[in-house]
Amino acid sequence: MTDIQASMENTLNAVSINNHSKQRNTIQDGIYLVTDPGMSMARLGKPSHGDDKQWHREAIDATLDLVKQTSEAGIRTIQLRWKGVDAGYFLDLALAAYEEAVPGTSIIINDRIDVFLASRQQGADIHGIHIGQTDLPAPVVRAMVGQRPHIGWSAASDAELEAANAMPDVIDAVGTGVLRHTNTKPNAPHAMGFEGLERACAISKHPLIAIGGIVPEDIPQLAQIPVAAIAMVSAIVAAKDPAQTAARCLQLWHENRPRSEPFVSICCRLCNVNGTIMNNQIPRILSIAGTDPTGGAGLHADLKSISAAGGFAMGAVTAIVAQNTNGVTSIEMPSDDIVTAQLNAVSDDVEIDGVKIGMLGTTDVISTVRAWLEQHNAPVVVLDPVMVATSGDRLLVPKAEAALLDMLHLADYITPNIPELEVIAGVAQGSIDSPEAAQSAAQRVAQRFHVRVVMKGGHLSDEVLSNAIVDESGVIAQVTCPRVHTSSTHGTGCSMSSALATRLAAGESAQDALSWVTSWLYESISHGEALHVGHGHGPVDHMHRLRRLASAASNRPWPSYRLSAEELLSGEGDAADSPARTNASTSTSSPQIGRPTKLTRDWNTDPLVPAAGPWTQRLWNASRPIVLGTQSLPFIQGLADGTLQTDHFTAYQFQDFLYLNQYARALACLGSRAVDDRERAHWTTSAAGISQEEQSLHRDWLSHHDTSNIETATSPITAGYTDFLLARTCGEDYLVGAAAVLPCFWLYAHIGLQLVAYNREDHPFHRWLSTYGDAAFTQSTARAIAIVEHHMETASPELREQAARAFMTACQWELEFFDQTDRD
Ligand SMILES: Nc1ncnc2c1ncn2[C@@H]1O[C@H](COP(=O)(O)OP(=O)(O)O)[C@@H](O)[C@H]1O
Ligand SMILES: Cc1ncc(COP(=O)(O)O)c(N)n1
Ligand SMILES: [Mg+2]
Repeated sequence: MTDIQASMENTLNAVSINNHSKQRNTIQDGIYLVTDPGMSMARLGKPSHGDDKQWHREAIDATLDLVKQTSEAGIRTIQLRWKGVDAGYFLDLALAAYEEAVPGTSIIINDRIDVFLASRQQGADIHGIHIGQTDLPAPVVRAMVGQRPHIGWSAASDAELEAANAMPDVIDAVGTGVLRHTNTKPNAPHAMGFEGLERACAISKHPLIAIGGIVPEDIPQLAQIPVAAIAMVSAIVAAKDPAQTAARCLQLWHENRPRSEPFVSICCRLCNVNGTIMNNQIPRILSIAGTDPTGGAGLHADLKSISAAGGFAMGAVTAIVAQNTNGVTSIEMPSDDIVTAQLNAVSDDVEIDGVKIGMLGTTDVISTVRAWLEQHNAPVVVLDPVMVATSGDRLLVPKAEAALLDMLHLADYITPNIPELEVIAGVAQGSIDSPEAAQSAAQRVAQRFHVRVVMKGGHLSDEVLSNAIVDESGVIAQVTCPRVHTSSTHGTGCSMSSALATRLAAGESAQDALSWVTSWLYESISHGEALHVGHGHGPVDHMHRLRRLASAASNRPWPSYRLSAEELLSGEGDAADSPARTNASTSTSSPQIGRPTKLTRDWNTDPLVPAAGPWTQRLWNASRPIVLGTQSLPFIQGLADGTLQTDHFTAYQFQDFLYLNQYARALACLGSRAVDDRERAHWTTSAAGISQEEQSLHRDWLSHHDTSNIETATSPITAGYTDFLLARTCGEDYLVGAAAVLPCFWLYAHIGLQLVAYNREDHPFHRWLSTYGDAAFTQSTARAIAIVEHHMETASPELREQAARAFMTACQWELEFFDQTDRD
């Protein structure tokens, strides 16, 4: 820091409020109003009596009135600009404007750092200052005002924008323009137009405020350009009704600005409909269906499925059904009037993007729903021709079958199960017994009813279940999934049809929608039993994927960070862990919040490569919940039973390849710091082994599989894990580094040895699983465990705790690493 900066900072620290805070004032998006009492003065004209003071007072009053009215109209950022005026007048204006504006309005002072500092000294929390190219240099201003105030800087040319980029810590926003030539600034730069603004956005690393000759009619186009705010001067200040004009400008901004990115991208990320939700609109889906008080089927399942698929769920009841997982006990049908009134209540008020129709029950309800459907053109209609429940109970009176068939053509898609397909196709019960037979029946139905038929394989017996969409010309989309051996299939048809309606309404293609729904339902069915709901055909866990993704996206500290030193390292160091602790920690550290998944085979949480003594046994005991969570991951279970999608495994391979590059560096770094020759040899040999052998397996896999659909850049999880390892191995005590790299040996070997048990000649990942039993890797793991044990013995309690934390954190990274590619 220069002397001048230092001395200014010292003097001004006393007067700048909150400048100790590192947090910067940010700019609020939207319309940014620039007021100028000089304009009022010109308009008012110098009073004939020549009273200068009075003239300034009137201009201040007019400006304050403007500040009050426009902030009440919703303007959130107001800049006070008053060129060439004496400091006293400007200070009066700033203090009064701060009082007059609606609380929360950001007041920004143009040019005058003296006025800015003086008003803050007087207790006005002025938001920031805006300076031009010929004002004091921005770094000097930053030194004068301290860390917190917002600094805006004018930059028009490419060179000026680049200069702003070079001051990332000094400047918070850049004012750029002019859009058009303007009279408010006589020496304004050359008009840059919309293209110029677009170009400026591409160059600038700062939020941009567009300024210069902007009128309300420009806002729709400007809102499409990624500027943070639009500065308006005369268009509002000189308007007949500034408040009304301000409100109109804000309305134009909100109507035309694409929905704020974070919200939409979070929704899209969770539901993986990125790029397919049209116009950033969450699809509004209406389910018209019967109820299930146990929440597994009907309307209740639809609401969950629509939500899980990324839509906003609405529902109209067509039948009140007393049912549970054992069957239906009673059904009451609502009057036609109340069915119609429910449907109208929705369509009178809400724009509907998609409709799912489920149980209709009787001819009366069918004709009521049909009449409504004929009058309301929903973009997507999926009709599930519900006839008989999974429990075997009839949900459609036999004489209503004809009426149901008579309305199929009103749907875009129908989703019959195999027995329903037989009824619709008019073939004998039990005659459709293969996917091929189902497809040809579906095609005939499509031709007869002019509707796309979703052919569902749940009722067939193939181990690999096939779902397809068939139109008049044949199969247009197809996807397979492994059959889950479970009785938890209550409501699968309802769930499928409503999720499908949602994905189609979001704009997905038939193929993409069918793929998403099938894999989501597969995960939901796989985890249905773990819900422990009912004693018959249990429901599916609709929210499983959403909970898993929410947990992966959570920014809450990992549970392992909350463990005390005692919890990390206490205990006898024997293999038996307290069950109470395992359960308690599992509920939060495992990605499936709630009960851990029931594993398809008995997976062991005792280490298959044994601990080398009491210290490493304690480390393992502390990490047991993470071991259990890792073993339960859909990725690991899918790798075991071969159901993992090849694309997901390939994406994992890519990340693993990138990971190993850095992991080898971490091991080499640890080697360079080992005092003991054999330890050094161990780490460096492992590093060399990775570079030479392991990665060639990855290369081999990647060269034989399609990588066009997968992400090939380093993922945040891969980067986070490797940065963590490099920081521990290069920058912390040797033991901490060794404990950090240990889970990649130990937890990986433990999981790998259990995966080997699933290997068979025809396993889809046969070659890969064969590598997991590798004796050399098991030996090398045992050696790494022994090194950590040896150094734990002699370490201080503080160092042991640090090492245990590094170990636990790396275990959690292992879990996240396995989980990362199985997400859509
Ligand atoms: N055992 C299962 N394993 C995997 N997926 C299944 C299973 N049972 C049903 N599904 C999924 O649920 C969908 C609907 O199930 P299905 O039994 O065919 O219809 P419904 O529930 O209407 O009788 C199937 O297309 C399939 O995607
Ligand atoms: C109200 C209602 N609608 C539909 C079903 C069909 O259930 P599934 O999806 O298991 O065939 C159901 N059991 N209850
Ligand atoms: Mg069923």
